[in-house]
Amino acid sequence: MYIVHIASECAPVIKAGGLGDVVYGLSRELEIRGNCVELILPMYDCMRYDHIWGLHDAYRDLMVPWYDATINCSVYCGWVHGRLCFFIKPNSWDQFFDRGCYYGCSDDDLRFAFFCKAALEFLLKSNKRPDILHCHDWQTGLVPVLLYEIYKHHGMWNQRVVYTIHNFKHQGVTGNETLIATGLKQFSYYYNYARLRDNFNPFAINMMKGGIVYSNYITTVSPHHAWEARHMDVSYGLGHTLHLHQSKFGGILNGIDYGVWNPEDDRYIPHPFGIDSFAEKAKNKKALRERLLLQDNDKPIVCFIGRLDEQKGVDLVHHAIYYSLSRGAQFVLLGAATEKRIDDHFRHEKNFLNDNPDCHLELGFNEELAHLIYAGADIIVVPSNFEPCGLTQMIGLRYGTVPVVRGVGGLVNTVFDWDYDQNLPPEKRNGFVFYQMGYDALESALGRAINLYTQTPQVFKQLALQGMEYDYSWNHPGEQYVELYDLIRHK
Ligand SMILES: Nc1ncnc2c1ncn2[C@@H]1O[C@H](COP(=O)(O)OP(=O)(O)O[C@H]2O[C@H](CO)[C@@H](O)[C@H](O)[C@H]2O)[C@@H](O)[C@H]1O
Repeated sequence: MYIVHIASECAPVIKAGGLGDVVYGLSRELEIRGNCVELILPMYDCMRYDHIWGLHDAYRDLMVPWYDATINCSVYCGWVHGRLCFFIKPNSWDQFFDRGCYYGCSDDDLRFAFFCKAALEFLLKSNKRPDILHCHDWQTGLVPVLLYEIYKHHGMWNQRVVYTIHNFKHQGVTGNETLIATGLKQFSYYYNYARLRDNFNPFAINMMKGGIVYSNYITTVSPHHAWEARHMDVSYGLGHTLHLHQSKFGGILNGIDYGVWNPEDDRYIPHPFGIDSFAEKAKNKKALRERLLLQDNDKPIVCFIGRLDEQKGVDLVHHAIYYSLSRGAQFVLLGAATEKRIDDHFRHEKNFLNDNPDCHLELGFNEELAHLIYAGADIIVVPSNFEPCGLTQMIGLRYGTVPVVRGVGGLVNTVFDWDYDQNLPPEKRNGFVFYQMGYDALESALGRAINLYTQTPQVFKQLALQGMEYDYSWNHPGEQYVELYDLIRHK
């Protein structure tokens, strides 16, 4: 099969969070399974060019219709750790992708609407006719809309679209400008509730809703989140749309790339280790302490790695720091805030805790340090408000770092409570789960983890090893995606 992913991120060249990991990891798995896979990405000025090999121009003077004129684009091509990527660079005064950031601009809706249009125009003009277009999140929601309403009539009638939603919170709610700019000019048609009209605001259109309505199949990133999205309020108003399109909606659990996340062969950790050489993990713990100037002692290290965003339960993250310290554990946090208010809060905490020999807060994005923390910590806390899948608990499991999670979304599908899971025998359990949003609930689960570490270290080690036995690679999800592609191709 010939599959093209169209996305706003691909790790490690463009990574703001888990979306980048998934686009890279799934593409790699699909290729291993014998498919021809290509990626179309924006050419941001701030991406990690050091992760691209053989960058060269692949298509000059791609004229992309935009409003009543065209924007000249160059398309560059290069390999990101083996994946063939096409990067779209518009040469216009808008400088859509030369902003020193991936997201967070006031015209993000137009930036990514343009990207959708340019990606399709590139496929059309370069005579690429993939069997499957796989789009991700709101940034590429307009791809199936434009394909069906415009590009189908130019000869792209045979392409099928899978649309994966990684996060319902950001939907690309926009207005007339986006329709006019992309050539979707019949307002009354697109503002119809059955098409793009936002479910809350009748005067706005919603790019993610467009992705849902027009795609051949929609997935979200875990079975439990697919259920939540339809039955609870975590789909931010799109529940009814998902209900209408339920026959083409399902959840496929993400994997993690076992080539990237492999404690036996990870270039960012000083001491490789595996199930049979678990003792080496302690050396990474020591290295982590040296790197972050933490005291070397008998305490467990509890960590948090993730975007500091309401989604991640920042108040519980904050509480976890002080609770861990009060229970005789150390705490390491690595996170970049998504809002100034949250950033200010954690900067204040960082200053306050600066001299504490048992705590380190690292504010910012640091891929290399993340690997060392996964390898060196004993416990990883993931107290999310909602979590479509969650990768950090799966990476933690791979590195023998026991997860303590809130039982929502994909966390329910991946972490099974050591004391209370009713469905699995003790030797299959791998972490600690709490359900309520209050501090007590977090404390009870984190407290059980810390107790197990300090009171029965051999049992804690056994639990860590059980977690390492789990297979959360892309192997199984890759198979499910291939089956899905086959299904929609032959419908
Ligand atoms: N400051 C930092 N420095 C270095 N690395 C950092 C970092 N902050 C985060 N990371 C890394 O980014 C990834 C984050 O994974 P998450 O599952 O938390 O994704 P996120 O919530 O962004 O994405 C959404 O998409 C993913 C993928 O579908 C879903 O799993 C998730 O539930 C959904 O919210 C991990 O690889 C983590 O190590």
